[in-house]
Amino acid sequence: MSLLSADGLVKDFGGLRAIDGLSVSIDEGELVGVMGPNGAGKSTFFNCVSGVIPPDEGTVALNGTDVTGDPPESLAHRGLVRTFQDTRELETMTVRDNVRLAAPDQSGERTLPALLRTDGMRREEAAVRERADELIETFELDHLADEYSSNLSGGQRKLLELARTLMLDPDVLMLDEPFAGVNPTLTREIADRIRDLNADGMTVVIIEHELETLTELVDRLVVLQQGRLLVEGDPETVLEDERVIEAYLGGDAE
Ligand SMILES: Nc1ncnc2c1ncn2[C@@H]1O[C@H](COP(=O)(O)OP(=O)(O)OP(=O)(O)O)[C@@H](O)[C@H]1O
Repeated sequence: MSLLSADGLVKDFGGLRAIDGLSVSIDEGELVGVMGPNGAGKSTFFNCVSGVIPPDEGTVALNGTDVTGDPPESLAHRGLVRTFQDTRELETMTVRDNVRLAAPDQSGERTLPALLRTDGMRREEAAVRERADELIETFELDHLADEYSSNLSGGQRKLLELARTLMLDPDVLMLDEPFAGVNPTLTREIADRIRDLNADGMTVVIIEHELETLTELVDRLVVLQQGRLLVEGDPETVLEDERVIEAYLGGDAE
């Protein structure tokens, strides 16, 4: 049984059909790349699967449960989280606070005055601090932990976004253009971290325009065109497929 499956998804924006009967299935532990020319429907597919927008037709199942149209917070509880093309960290906070704050809030008790906190709450807060520090170290952001996020480069923000996402301890991680605007050194670093997460058992789905990095990284490529599945398979075969070459030459791919 697949871990994540989208079946017959359709999404219209006014008269435009952004997703047109798209079915994609992802197995546990897979590292899958989603590619396609501009406007092919990649982000809309991610948005429908991750609950950002509901599909007009079709279903999304996670671990065999129908989660179609469920909001992102509910999907995060079930183990599916995604990042966005534009990073969402709070610029007026330090890197460390940004990572800590990404932890799922346990019934809002963090807003209670210190004297009212129970031992359990204190332990939980300590665990959040520890996990945040671990992730900051793993992502080699330690030297920037007390910097405001606004001082980070584009690539460092992507690393911060990944660290924040991992505070939610996902089983399925959906990454929307994790290498966009990132220099080659940080691109390699982010790719290595993604590889490590997948080696530890996390299922990862990545939209990316930077095809060289993507094809080196993933086990399987899914190519979309005009809201439909064009081709899927192992990266080498897919990239040599005439239909894919034509889609990219015909479209205005980056
Ligand atoms: N909120 C929206 N309202 C109207 N049209 C939209 C909306 N979101 C996407 N579209 C349109 O749907 C189509 C698919 O867009 P989508 O962003 O999913 O493609 P994409 O493959 O992610 O493209 P890109 O590579 O440029 O990010 C495009 O024609 C786009 O203009």
